[in-house]
Amino acid sequence: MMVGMGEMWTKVGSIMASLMFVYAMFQQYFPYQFRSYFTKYSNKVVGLVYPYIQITFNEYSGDRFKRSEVFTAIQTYLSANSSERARRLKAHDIKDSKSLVLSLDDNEEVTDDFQGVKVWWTSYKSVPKNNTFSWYPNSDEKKYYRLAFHRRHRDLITSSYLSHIVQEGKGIEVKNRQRKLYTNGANENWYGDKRTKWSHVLFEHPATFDTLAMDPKKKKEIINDLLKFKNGKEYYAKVGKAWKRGYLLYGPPGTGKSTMISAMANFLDYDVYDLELTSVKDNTELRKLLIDTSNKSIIVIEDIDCSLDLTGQRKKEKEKKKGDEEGKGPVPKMAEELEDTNKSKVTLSGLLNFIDGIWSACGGERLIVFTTNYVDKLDPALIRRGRMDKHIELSYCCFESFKVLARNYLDVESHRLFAEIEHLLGETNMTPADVAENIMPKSDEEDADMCLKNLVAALEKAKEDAKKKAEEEAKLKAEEEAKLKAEEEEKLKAEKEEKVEKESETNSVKENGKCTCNGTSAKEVKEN
Ligand SMILES: Nc1ncnc2c1ncn2[C@@H]1O[C@H](COP(=O)(O)OP(=O)(O)OP(=O)(O)O)[C@@H](O)[C@H]1O
Ligand SMILES: [Mg+2]
Repeated sequence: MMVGMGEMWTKVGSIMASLMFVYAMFQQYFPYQFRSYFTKYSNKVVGLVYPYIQITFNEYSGDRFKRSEVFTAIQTYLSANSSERARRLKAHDIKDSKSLVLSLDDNEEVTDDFQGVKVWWTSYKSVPKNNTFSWYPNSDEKKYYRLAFHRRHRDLITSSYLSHIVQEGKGIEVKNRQRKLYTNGANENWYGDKRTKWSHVLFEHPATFDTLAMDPKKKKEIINDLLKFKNGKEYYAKVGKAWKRGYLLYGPPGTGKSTMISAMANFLDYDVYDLELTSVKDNTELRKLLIDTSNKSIIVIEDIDCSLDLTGQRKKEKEKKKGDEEGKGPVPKMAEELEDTNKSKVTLSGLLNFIDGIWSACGGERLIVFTTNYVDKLDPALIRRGRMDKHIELSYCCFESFKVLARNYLDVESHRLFAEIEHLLGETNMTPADVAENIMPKSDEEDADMCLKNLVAALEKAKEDAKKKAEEEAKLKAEEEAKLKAEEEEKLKAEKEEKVEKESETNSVKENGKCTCNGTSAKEVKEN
């Protein structure tokens, strides 16, 4: 028996080897044109006897920019339904690594039943022939799923099964959804999937509107605005506007602009795309990044005034630099050129197009948020309504904001020091970040009383500092003015003296003239 088995395996092995040899010969020596004919007709012949139909679902289909949604839905569906049957799986961790998601490994097949009909799903990965050897996954590899079923079930599969899968898959996606924080620019030395420039981590910022310190009236207004936007699909369609909204957050550093973005994302349950403009190569790449963002997302560009030269100043600066470096030889020039190629070529018009060009309407439900410390520096075209629909100023801590912080950090609703703090906050400018830092207990021994005292001391110091600074500034200003005045007086004096000098000069000339005149007349008289 054992011998029989051994013999059989040897036979199978040799048959396989010969088949592979024939196939390799066929691939190598059969001319390409004949090969495609051959494949076509052999498929036809096989079709006569092989009763199964196959459908392929590519991850990126043809000339599309975006990952296929159907592919994603199938992937989710199969992950949820097939992990008990498949033998080779891939594991991904989700949420705090508490649970794992299993999905089909490459070239693994599973079966599925739908209304008593059996279908086969196989996952494939095709790597294009590449002569260069690389340790890293090939960026051009194509993933796809193939569905096979008997041809007598064609109608059932194409009409109901496929839509059933997509629906189920999307349902599971919504259930498992974890918000993500995406960023561009991290991919420069990254050898993974280069189709998308975004890379992500899970979004886990805990800020909410409850913990955000700001005037409650303003806060309510923003919340209402967000709600109206989120539920406004029909409205936007009715008025013929792309379903997106722009927010401009401005204010001094440490007033909660970034915190507010996190609060918005948590409130709306959206993903966050943190766009680093300086590492976007050009306008085309910017557009690609935009198309690659998902619906229900917030696209953030922080410190918009710093990330791009939006006023054309850079050009002037460069020209100046060029003038300075004339004659310095080829080395600095080359360095400069290299720097130039590394610089972003995104222009203002590219950015404007990004925000409200035709492409911005692909997909919907997107918020675009800009933050800046200097709103006056921005180009008016960039922040006009329609692009940045809502301008929100985040400012120094007021008493209302302080109360929120006191509640968050110390669990205190009222305290005897509150009145004093209110008074002090009215007189000094302190950012919420500074207030928060001051009232945060630094050790287990510090209680609310001590923390609030710290704040009072800090506020008094800030007030004192501000007073000193104001005095110094006033002094400097006075000195400057006195200097200017002195200069003016000096100038006036000099002018006066000059005038006097000139006058005396002209007088003397006049007198001389008189002499000449007299002389002439004398002469004339003489001649006469
Ligand atoms: N309004 C606020 N409510 C609650 N916490 C705040 C607020 N403003 C600032 N903070 C605290 O201060 C820290 C800094 O705030 P944040 O990063 O939001 O400032 P920012 O306005 O984005 O500053 P920058 O302009 O420098 O980016 C945050 O970690 C947060 O804890
Ligand atoms: Mg910030």
